[in-house]
Amino acid sequence: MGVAVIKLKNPPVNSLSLEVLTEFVISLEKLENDKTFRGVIVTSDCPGIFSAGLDLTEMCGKSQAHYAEYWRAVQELWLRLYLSNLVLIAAINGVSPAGGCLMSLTCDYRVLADNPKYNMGLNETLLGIVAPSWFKDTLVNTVGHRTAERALQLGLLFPPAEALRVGMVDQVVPEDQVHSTALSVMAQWLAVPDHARQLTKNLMRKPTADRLVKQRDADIQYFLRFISRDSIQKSLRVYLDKLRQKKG
Ligand SMILES: CCCCC/C=C\C/C=C\CCC/C=C/C(=O)SCCNC(=O)CCNC(=O)[C@H](O)C(C)(C)COP(=O)(O)OP(=O)(O)OC[C@H]1O[C@@H](n2cnc3c(N)ncnc32)[C@H](O)[C@@H]1OP(=O)(O)O
Repeated sequence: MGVAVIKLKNPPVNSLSLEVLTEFVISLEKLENDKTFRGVIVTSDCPGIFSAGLDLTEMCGKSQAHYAEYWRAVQELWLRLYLSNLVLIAAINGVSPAGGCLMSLTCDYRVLADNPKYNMGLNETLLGIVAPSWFKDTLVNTVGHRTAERALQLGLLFPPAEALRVGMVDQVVPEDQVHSTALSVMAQWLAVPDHARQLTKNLMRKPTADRLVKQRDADIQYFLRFISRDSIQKSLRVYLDKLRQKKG
């Protein structure tokens, strides 16, 4: 039925490095241009981890030029995913904090494996950073304003049952059924004529995407100012050190 599977593979935690973001955009563009494909299942090849989100090492201790290049790549992937003409279904087979959760929120439908460890949410505040307005918009458009307001301020990571309750995911299924469920949901979405579904998707999502498109450079400048602050760099270093020391 013209369905591709994009399996993220950037061990150990599928962090969204500049290289991963760039390759993801290229793969998506190829699929968009190949008319034999109508849908994509986005999933992970890293056991237990859908994606650890944006790569913290790309936002810490680097040059301004690097931050700018990285942020443009984050924007680009979000725009491509959010406005894709393809049906995108996230088969979430692991934990998905922050950017990992955002990636799934850009999809049209989310199936999450029923494993209490597989938390998801925008936990940026717990790192001492702030989810940008378009991350916030994506969450609001999925779960509504009040749930998003609370989740964003507290940096909540929802276990599967809670994620389902607040509407962050559409279905929670046993782990070994995530892929087959994504495939059967895909069949349902592909039963709708493409042009009508695509126009409707655009109607729902373009106003949100346009807010970023209209001020992409300003958004990059804003990010640069924010991420370069000494206090923010310090927060990121402390968080990364904590992650690294966890093992030791
Ligand atoms: C009004 C003002 C508005 C201003 C707004 C303007 C601009 C906005 C500015 C910034 C916005 C940034 C938005 C950020 C989005 C993000 O996505 S930040 C990333 C958030 N991610 C996380 O918090 C997840 C962190 N990771 C974990 O919790 C765990 O690693 C795990 C995913 C649960 C997996 O656990 P486990 O299997 O036990 O693996 P380890 O923890 O041992 O990790 C293995 C190695 O991987 C490294 N690592 C983990 N996560 C990341 C990451 N996101 N980036 C880079 N590296 C990561 C970890 O350090 C380990 O490394 P070593 O092997 O020790 O070297």
